[in-house]
Amino acid sequence: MELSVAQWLLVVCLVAFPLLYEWSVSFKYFCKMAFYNGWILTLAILAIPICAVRGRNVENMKVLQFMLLHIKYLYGIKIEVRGWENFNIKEPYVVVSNHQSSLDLLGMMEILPSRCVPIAKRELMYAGTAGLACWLAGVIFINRKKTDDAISVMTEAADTMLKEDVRVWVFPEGTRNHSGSLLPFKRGAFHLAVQAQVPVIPVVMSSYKDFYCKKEKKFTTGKCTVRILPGVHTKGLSSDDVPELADRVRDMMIEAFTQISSERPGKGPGVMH
Ligand SMILES: CCCCCCCCCCCCCCCC(=O)SCCNC(=O)CCNC(=O)[C@H](O)C(C)(C)COP(=O)(O)OP(=O)(O)OC[C@H]1O[C@@H](n2cnc3c(N)ncnc32)[C@H](O)[C@@H]1OP(=O)(O)O
Ligand SMILES: CCCCCCCC/C=C\CCCCCCCC(=O)OC[C@@H](O)COP(=O)(O)O
Repeated sequence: MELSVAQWLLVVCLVAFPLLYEWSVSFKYFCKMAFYNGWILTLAILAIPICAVRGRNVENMKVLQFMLLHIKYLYGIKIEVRGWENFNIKEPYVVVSNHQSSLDLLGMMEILPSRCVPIAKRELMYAGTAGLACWLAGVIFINRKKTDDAISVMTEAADTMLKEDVRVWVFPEGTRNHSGSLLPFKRGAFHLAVQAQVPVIPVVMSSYKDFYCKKEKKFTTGKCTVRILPGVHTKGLSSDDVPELADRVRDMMIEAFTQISSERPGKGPGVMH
């Protein structure tokens, strides 16, 4: 049987792809990241009609959570959660967590409390199907380049939290950070908690450096510990107390990050890129 050029090309690709995938760490990294983004965009196509039935509604966050929970199995990432009891608060609260990479979505979905929406950069709204799914789930979008606009969106969020019994999840570093520690915190999350007079609950995800490193283009299977810390109360605090509150929470989170990232001998938080 004669093979056409196209068939030969197909055979070469089918042989070359798995070989490259196994031999080249960076090829594997690119494939895994491309699949991660592509799979989320595809899942969003399924999520959109389900969410659209309810319209823009924070309850739709459950749909996204349910659809994303299996991804950790696809990637062989074990997630251990500690401190569940700290989420046992009926009133609304502000969750603040460290932000290493878009993989944080996995840890977030593992523990996302009910009626809890993340604050995200406005650019995510334009990320195709994922952006639309986020909008339908009530994700709060802010324009980081326009501080005044971002502040007014967050002030409105303080009102919504109380009126509609909504929790908010903020990445107070304001951007992804692979440095092996935590960046200085933006103050918005803490103003939000003080304005609404609700607790701040810090969540810390351990360093991914054992299994994921953007600079080295490494992405293997691995384990991540997520720790939910005790809530920090804000009753009676005013905006003058925000800098101290933000510093105190950041110190707690750095301590927890260092501890959970260095639990196995010889595995300190190190520097991740
Ligand atoms: C199945 C399908 C699935 C599909 C797919 C699903 C995915 C479903 C999950 C999505 C998950 C997304 C995850 C995204 C993750 C990110 O997008 S991270 C990026 C966005 N997040 C953030 O930026 C964090 C929040 N940012 C802030 O809080 C910042 O403070 C602000 C509000 C943007 C302002 O930024 P800034 O001007 O750079 O910084 P900052 O120094 O904090 O503030 C300036 C001044 O304003 C004051 N200020 C700040 N906020 C306030 C306030 N609210 N009131 C009064 N004063 C304030 C500050 O105190 C400061 O004044 P001083 O203290 O210096 O006098
Ligand atoms: C037709 C348009 C196609 C657009 C394709 C866009 C591909 C995006 C695909 C899937 C979206 C996955 C959603 C992951 C959510 C994680 C959010 C995230 O990690 O955002 C980064 C942000 O925190 C900080 O950004 P910077 O570090 O400041 O930068």
